[in-house]
Amino acid sequence: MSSASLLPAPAAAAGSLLETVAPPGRTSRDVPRVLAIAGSDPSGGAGIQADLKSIAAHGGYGMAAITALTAQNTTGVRGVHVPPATFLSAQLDAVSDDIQVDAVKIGMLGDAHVIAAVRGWLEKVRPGVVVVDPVLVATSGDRLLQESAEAALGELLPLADLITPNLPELAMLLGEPEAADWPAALDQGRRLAARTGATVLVKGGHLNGSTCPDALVNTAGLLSAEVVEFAGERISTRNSHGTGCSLSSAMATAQARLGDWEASLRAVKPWLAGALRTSGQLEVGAGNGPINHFHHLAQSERKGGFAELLRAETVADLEAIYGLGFIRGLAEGTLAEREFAYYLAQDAIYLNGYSRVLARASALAPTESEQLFWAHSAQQCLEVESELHRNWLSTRSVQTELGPVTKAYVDHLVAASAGGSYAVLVAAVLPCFWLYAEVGETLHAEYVAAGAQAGHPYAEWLRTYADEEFAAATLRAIEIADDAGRAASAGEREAMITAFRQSCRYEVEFFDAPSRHS
Ligand SMILES: Nc1ncnc2c1ncn2[C@@H]1O[C@H](COP(=O)(O)OP(=O)(O)OP(=O)(O)O)[C@@H](O)[C@H]1O
Ligand SMILES: Cc1ncc(CO)c(N)n1
Repeated sequence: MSSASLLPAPAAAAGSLLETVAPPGRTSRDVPRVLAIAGSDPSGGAGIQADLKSIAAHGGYGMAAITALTAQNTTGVRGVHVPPATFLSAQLDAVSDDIQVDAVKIGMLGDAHVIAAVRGWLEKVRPGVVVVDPVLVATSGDRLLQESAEAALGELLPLADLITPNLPELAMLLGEPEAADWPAALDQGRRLAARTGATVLVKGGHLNGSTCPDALVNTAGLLSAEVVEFAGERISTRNSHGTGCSLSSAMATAQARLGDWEASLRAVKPWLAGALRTSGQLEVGAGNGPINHFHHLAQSERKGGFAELLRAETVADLEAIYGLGFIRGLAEGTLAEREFAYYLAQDAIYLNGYSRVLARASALAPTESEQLFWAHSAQQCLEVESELHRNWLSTRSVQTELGPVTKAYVDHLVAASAGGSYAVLVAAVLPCFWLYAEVGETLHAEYVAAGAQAGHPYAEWLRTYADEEFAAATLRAIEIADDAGRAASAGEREAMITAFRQSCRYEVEFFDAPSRHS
């Protein structure tokens, strides 16, 4: 007996433990095992090749059972070869006899025999997550499913958890004309969801206009509402080859990890937008080129790339800040004096703690220039704090005790400063520069655009809010975080993003605290 066989098999033991504790139908694995059942696109932009890239881009372990071979590139499909369906069954059984499949994505099926083989396998194996992308024609207009197999495809749909048709596919599955606008598409989504019992991802890629919305539709109460819409900008690009394949695989992978379709689409849609936006960098083909599946990896390696990644993290929080009653009241001059005074007093307390944390960043800084920057910023904080006391707080009656949000935010920063990672500390302190500068500039611009009314009770505050020196310091802080992010290991970069995101949340809470705690 070899010594190896005496050892326990730790990987297998850990795997089976996870499998027994995972809730039924929900796998929630760190690295979900995702099987794509689809056709091959040798040019790499669509089909199984796009599926594997998309699964990997979302941290899944990708597997591929090939239904059909195509000869295609970015300009069109030249030929399709569908091997015997029995061989597809052999591929599927080889996978499921050996490997626990956490999610399945089904794409091009080719003909009715293939559909029957997939159906038989699904009924036998019952994977926890099944996403069906009902592929009928390629972006180039070439057929990828025989017309005679359309009815069989319709019958496969009740086995899906999520169906991801584009607008022509949605219409065809219902036997209706293509929806002329978004509300009509959502109605069709409702009908398909009701008919199949599945959740339908209605995709706005084929709409005209400057937006590109998507929506999740479920008529059985599985979502937070029957129709949950996800707004999106339309990106101007010809590179849409394989968008649908990539989206459906990404959704299967995200769902296996998150167990929540809405959270999955919330995570996947910005990734897809980034993949479309940076698709031109790939320079693949003369037609409709592929999307850039790994844009988020390359991005953190070039100058400015990590900062862009962080900026994407701020979008939702900035939106939340602009929607707050406190901010609206400050901008419009209707804010209660009590809330404003509470905000100022908490800001003074916060700045004192923040200054100490910045001093720690100075102590950890790898270069003299960064050391000086943080030391100067720490001093500035103390100057602003005493200015707040001298000019704003001395004439007001204010609560001076530490509020709950101020405490939580400062505690989070102190924890980051105690962790010992300069990069993580820099990421944690950045939102206070970045979001504050952004909100200050926006509110000041709004105030000026509205005629800078002299009687505005917060006019002086709004004028000092958009400070040019602070804007310049913010740019330097962003640059330092970008450099630190590029130099960091992947794990440290993740910790930076987490610390940054948490501070962003506290920035939102900080602006909301006066209306809740004053
Ligand atoms: N120009 C665009 N800008 C932003 N998002 C887009 C754009 N085009 C498509 N999308 C998004 O891509 C996804 C796929 O949508 P689409 O309706 O194009 O699917 P599809 O036609 O199945 O894709 P494929 O091009 O692979 O056939 C959706 O999330 C959609 O919102
Ligand atoms: C193999 C394959 N599957 C799906 C599509 C749809 O984009 C395509 N063009 N090729």
